[in-house]
Amino acid sequence: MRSYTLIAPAKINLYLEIIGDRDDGYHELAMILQSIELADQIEIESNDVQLIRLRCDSKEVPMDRSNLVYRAADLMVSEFPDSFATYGGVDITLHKRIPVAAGLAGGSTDAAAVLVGIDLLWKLGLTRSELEELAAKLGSDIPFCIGGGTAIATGRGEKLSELLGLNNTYIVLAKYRSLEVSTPWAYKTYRSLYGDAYIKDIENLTARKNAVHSGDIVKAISNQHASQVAEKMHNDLEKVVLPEYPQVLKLKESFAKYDILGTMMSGSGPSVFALCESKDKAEEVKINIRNEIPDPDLEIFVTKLINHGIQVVS
Ligand SMILES: C[C@](O)(CO)[C@H](O)COP(=O)(O)OP(=O)(O)OC[C@H]1O[C@@H](n2ccc(N)nc2=O)[C@H](O)[C@@H]1O
Ligand SMILES: Nc1ncnc2c1ncn2[C@@H]1O[C@H](COP(=O)(O)OP(=O)(O)OP(=O)(O)O)[C@@H](O)[C@H]1O
Repeated sequence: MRSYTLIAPAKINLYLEIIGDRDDGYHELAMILQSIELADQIEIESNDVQLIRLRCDSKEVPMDRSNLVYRAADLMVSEFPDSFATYGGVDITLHKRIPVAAGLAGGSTDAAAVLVGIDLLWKLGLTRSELEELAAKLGSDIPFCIGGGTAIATGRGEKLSELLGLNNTYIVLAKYRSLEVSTPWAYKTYRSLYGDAYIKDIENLTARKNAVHSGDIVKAISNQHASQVAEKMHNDLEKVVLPEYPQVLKLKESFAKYDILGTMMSGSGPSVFALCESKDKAEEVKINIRNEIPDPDLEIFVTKLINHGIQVVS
């Protein structure tokens, strides 16, 4: 039976601005999303038992139908029932490397890989925008994970506009294993604390939505100016996560002591990353942070900004 191996990279948020409420209960956002080399690996192959089956080497991810891998496969079955009948079921093996519930879109990128993998297995020939449309039915970060790289994301996060990202830029990424932040909690808390300040006036809302397009950080990215990018990084969700999780704030303060370009929490956290000017510098910062915080609960990675999303490697 034909099988495929796919690489599913994590993402960080270089910029996350909450612009307002939406009628669907979500928030209107202006973000800059960035793929990183840290990735899960997914093997996917047909079976002849008409079942979707999942194996995973991590105890931290749910193995029931709430796993985004199942949800993505179930979506493909319901969208393409004839192909499911023709090609049979799908066995999926997930090698989990991306920390779970970390603000790194770990589940989202797995789901994106399953959409791409089943498209290949069932010879559907879906276009990138058709895959992104399916992805948006599963979650806000998933459309970006298909093509990845560097992109401005607006709407719920599903409206994408690609950018040429920074070349040769490294980050140090740190996350306490035992700390998980719920994304719905982060948005709900932000809304209850800052909701009154949302701009309701539609003209201003449009102006603010467009602001990120001409914003300084976009210019800094186009100019390949990593230190200016670091200066302009922003994440509104820090306002709710940092006061609730003092360890995350401390981690940012620790990073700031060393020779980094800038530090920020990714997405709804609790991962924190520091942009560095070289791989050597990033390795040095990793050692410094490890010496300062010897706690084995803290995982630290050196990884690189990359210009792609899901990749089929065999
Ligand atoms: C925090 C980020 O990861 C930043 O990239 C994303 O905004 C969240 O993306 P995600 O996890 O794919 O989000 P979803 O699975 O679509 O939604 C999870 C929950 O986050 C909240 N949510 C998400 C996106 C958005 N634009 N507004 C929201 O309020 C909602 O409470 C939703 O129930
Ligand atoms: N394949 C998966 N990998 C990891 N978590 C998954 C997966 N499928 C479902 N989940 C559930 O999703 C929750 C969020 O995990 P995930 O790693 O996707 O978070 P995240 O990186 O914060 O996501 P995002 O940045 O998109 O908000 C976990 O607590 C877990 O229960």
